[in-house]
Amino acid sequence: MHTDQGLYRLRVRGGFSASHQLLHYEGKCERLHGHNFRVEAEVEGREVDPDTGMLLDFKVLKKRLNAVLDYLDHRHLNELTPFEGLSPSSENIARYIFTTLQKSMAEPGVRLREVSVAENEGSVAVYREE
Ligand SMILES: Nc1nc2c(c(=O)[nH]1)N=C([C@H](O)[C@H](O)COP(=O)(O)OP(=O)(O)OP(=O)(O)O)CN2
Ligand SMILES: [Zn+2]
Repeated sequence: MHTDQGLYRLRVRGGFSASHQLLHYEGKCERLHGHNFRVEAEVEGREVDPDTGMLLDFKVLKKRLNAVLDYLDHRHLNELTPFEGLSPSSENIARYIFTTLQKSMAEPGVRLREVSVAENEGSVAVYREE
């Protein structure tokens, strides 16, 4: 392992298409509508494998993220158990993805830093646990 003062961050992108209705929201978004949600997940760590030069294989991280997103894809989010009684806002979606993805992070020294969810190019919610 190569350790130094530096910090490595890896970010992978994914996406899913889903419908939702915001709860306790006065406006058009309380009505049924959908988005092609764009998702990014970022991990960080200080040590790269000396042979591969990698903190974590992008492919591995993408596969794990996609496994989480598959559950949300082509669904009406309000009907899913994680959003029972909870408004499926980008913030709550980001937290759900973060906590679910975190469970699949097994490598010591590699930590999930944040997950972002974008409903469109100009609106992004980021969730992280300090
Ligand atoms: N903090 C948050 N604000 C809003 C959320 C959210 O999840 N977190 N969600 C919505 C709605 O989902 C809505 O679909 C998005 O609305 P809007 O930004 O207005 O997007 P449009 O593409 O419809 O953009 P227009 O500018 O109205 O064309 C709202 N807010
Ligand atoms: Zn919406």
